[in-house]
Amino acid sequence: MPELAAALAKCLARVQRPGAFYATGTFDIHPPRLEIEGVGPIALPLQSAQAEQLKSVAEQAPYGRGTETLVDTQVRRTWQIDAERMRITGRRWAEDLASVVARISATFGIAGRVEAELYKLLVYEQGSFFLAHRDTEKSPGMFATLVVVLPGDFEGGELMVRHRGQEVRLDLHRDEPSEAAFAAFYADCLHEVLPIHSGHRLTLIYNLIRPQGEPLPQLPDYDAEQAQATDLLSAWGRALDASQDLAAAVPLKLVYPLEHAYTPAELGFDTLKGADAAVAAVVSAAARAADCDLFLALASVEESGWAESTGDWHDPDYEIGEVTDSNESLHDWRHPDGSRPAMGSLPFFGDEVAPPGAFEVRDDSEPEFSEATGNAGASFERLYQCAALVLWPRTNRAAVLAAGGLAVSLPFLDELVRQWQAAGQPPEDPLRAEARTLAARISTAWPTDDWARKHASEAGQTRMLLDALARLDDPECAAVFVAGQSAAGAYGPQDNESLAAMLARLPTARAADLLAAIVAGNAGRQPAACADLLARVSADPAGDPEPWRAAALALLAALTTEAQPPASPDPRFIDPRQRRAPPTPDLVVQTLTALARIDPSLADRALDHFMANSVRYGMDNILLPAALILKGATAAGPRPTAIDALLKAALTHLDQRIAEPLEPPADLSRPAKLSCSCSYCQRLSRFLASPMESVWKLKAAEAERNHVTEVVRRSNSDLDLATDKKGRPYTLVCTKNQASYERRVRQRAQDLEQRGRLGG
Ligand SMILES: O=C(O)CCC(=O)C(=O)O
Ligand SMILES: [Fe+2]
Repeated sequence: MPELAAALAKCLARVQRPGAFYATGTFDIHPPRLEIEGVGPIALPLQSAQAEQLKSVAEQAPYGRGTETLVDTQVRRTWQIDAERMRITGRRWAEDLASVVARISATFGIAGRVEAELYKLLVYEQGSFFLAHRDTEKSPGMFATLVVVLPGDFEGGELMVRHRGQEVRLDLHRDEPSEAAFAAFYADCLHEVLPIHSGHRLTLIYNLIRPQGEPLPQLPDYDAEQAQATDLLSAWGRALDASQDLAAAVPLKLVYPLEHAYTPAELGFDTLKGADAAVAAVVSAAARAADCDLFLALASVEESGWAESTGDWHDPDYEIGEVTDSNESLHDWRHPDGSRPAMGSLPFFGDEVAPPGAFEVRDDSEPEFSEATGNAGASFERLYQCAALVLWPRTNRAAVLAAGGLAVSLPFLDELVRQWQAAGQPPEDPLRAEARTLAARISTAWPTDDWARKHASEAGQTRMLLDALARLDDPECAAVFVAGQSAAGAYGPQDNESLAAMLARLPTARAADLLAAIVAGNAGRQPAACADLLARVSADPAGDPEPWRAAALALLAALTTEAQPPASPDPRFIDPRQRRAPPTPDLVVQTLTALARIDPSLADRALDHFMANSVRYGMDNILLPAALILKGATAAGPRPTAIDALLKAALTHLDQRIAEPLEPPADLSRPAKLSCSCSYCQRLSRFLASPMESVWKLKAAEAERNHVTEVVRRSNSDLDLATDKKGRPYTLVCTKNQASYERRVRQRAQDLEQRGRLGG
């Protein structure tokens, strides 16, 4: 259906003028001189004493029926004074009126001259009203009526204007005495003044007139365009519903760029200008009729690439060479109801743009060039942005959002679930059905790239999906996600809380299979996360741990195969994301805890493995800290053998070190084994071993001093170093201290403290 975008654009191109049937607004009024025959000048805001005077010279306003003019206070109850009996002057008043007329012309989309001819002054009092009617065309060239309500206090008296099923209610009362309100409507609009509850409404009525000979403006009629747009959108929806293959030639959404420029602050359906407003009105009606979602958004096209230099060095100039990267996205969403949906940015594609190629033609934004640096050539970047109408068939919303990436689809899913919950969670609700469809789409469209999967877990997106499914009470869909994605590597420790909660809702056998699949699929790279998950799932002391055996075996298998060399012959070529993170005390704690619950003999095997791999699982950095955590976490009473054995090993380790003698050095000799045997280092070594010398001075070039400094640092020798900058070359001054003895003292204090915690 490649012709859809073109056909819709062709249809909308005929919509050139806003189809507004009324215009309204306020303006700062510069008080005119308003004189009424028999009363004199009228002060504004209108006071009730003057209103009474006006009434005394006014007549009951009649209304027109066919060719007749009737007075009937059941149809129209208000006082009127003809234009011939009043004068309204003042230089600023003419300006005020002219600017009001200009605003109305803009809203109606009328080019050329429009005149406002004063027709009547109306005085409404409490109980006044005017039933629905159409104004008769009182003079040639008249096409609309302008109502100006002058400053004064009143309540009620709203003006209702109707046109073909649309209706507005305009309250033209202003609290601010320096402001006046106006409204204009085409002569064939039905309108009505609602009853006044209190006060007086002083109103000027003008005829809006086109000068002789000029064509009469008419309310544009886009019925044909609207009908055609509705047909196109409906056919689109049917085509999408019918097509199995979503990658087929049917676009998932349409993006129709607007004409005027809008900042994010200006963007909104009710602030669109000129033809944009007209098009939006037609599309809104068509989208409603064809059951499409419609939004306003900002469309950005970012392009970058290499540039060609066309200038010389003192007058550099560039031209775009080739676009190598481009990124098209929709953002800053606005809904027709005025709300701003919290959707992230949604990518869009060439086949979704109406008319096709619209962005290429309009791409007149200035590129920014960067000159060549080092071995990189000159490059350019440019950003083009415009407002656009964006629509898609409602039945296809899930597909559109899911294709837009997790940052768009997950907040939307969350919002659907929230709305469903707010509606009292009816089980058979369309909101729930839609949320489930969307969740299923999201789960099949989950990122496949390693980096994106990791990011999804870290950013809590996996959790968001699982939690939405939990709230929807849809563990089955969650299970499908886990089997297809989590078990295939879209997994991280941040997912565990939600995964454990989700597994708890499933029948045990199914939960056991899923857990085993997650662990088998991930323990190679993320054993600590898998151990933590296994520990969470097996935590219930009342539960039967037997079902988790397969998962436990998978974890054990992954841990005990880790000594194998990596598949790639050269470790530099292993993708860092494929590498296993170095072990942590927590890995040991969770592994032993979980395995011991499931089968103590499995925990024994894990411990044997840890103890046999002292390079990976060092006593001081991994096993002892793990023992301390386990000791703190387990209550008194019989302990699983593996944990008991670990605690014992840790104790033995501490006891052995505590038994070592701990005395300050008896003389000035210090450990003197160095990693280098150059002549400087030999001298240094002799100095260290000497029981008599406390200071050694090395006057030597910087390179030599640096070398000795580095050797001292690496051997952790008991020396304070300083540089004496007197004379050249400088002198490195090495002074013996008791640092290693002090380290052992601190170690002893810590050993004793930890031994206390581990108990006897
Ligand atoms: O007072 C108004 O707002 C409208 C009056 C009106 O409809 C009329 O005079 O025909
Ligand atoms: Fe009227």
